Amino acid sequence: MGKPKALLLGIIDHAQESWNKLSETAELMTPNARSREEFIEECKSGRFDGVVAAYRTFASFAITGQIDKDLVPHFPESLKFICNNGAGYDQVDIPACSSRGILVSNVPKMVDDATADTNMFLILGALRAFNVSMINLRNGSWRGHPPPPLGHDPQGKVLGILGMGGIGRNLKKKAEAFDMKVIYYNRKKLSDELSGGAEYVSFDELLARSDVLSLNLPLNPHTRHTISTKEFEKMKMGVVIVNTARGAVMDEDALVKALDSGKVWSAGLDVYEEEPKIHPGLVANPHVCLLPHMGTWTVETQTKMEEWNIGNVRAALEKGKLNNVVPEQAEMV
Ligand SMILES: O=CC(=O)O
Repeated sequence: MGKPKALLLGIIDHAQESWNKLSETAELMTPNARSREEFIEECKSGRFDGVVAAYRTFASFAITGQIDKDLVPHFPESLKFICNNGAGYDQVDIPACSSRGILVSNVPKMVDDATADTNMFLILGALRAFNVSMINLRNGSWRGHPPPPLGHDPQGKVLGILGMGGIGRNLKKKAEAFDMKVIYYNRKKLSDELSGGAEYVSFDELLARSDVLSLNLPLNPHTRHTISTKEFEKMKMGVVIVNTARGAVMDEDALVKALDSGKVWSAGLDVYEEEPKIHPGLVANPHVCLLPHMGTWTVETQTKMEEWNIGNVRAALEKGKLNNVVPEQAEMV
């Protein structure tokens, strides 16, 4: 029998050496396909037969599209592990994988600092409305005419964290260094040790009390449009919204309307419903700080993420298991 195969969907930028080293135990392959149709044809051709584990990146979506119930049946019978290089795995339909006995890992923890840093940058940028002045300055008009609005200090403001996972908890610590008061809502109340003493409140209370609302929950079929018109109505006038999670946890159309009405004073966004498209109402609003999904975009974090994901491919090939699986599959291991 030949070596097992590992399939690379996407590109490894920093941990190439670790990936290449896997060739001692596995045959490493990449798809020739450049579209979902071609990828399905390639699956059908049998070229991937013998692939045990796939390493996938966010960007490989451009080739495979969503790893969903239409695609999963085309995978070779041999495929048992999908290693997703990212904390968020909304591009992978977990029930579809589970029903085929495919285990999925993600990259938790390593993303927390860089994403929470980005989150903090957006909180400060949005509170201070810095984007307005950054635009004026680059347009050669110093502070602009009329001058930019006065911003708001983070000190003493209530930061509501929706989703108190690794990133939410990391953000809590960082926000407290800016003297923000942190409250949170999570499906489950955390132990005091995990929450660091942040106050646990109901979802409605979070909406009603937050001066800044930070979205740190994963995107899945249950969390789509968690924040929409009805939720904006429950918020304070002049609230600031920050999202580094996934665009679709918030209804972008409703956000634009809430910004236009003044209900939302400003927003800081790293993620969008239909990346790389951005709602024109967001682009047009200088109060909105926009980043092109850069939460983990640092050399150090990208390297750690790739190494973790390769570690999972290695564990799959050598031990027939993953070092971590997504929470939905915890019962399967
Ligand atoms: O968006 C980045 C990630 O999910 O890690």
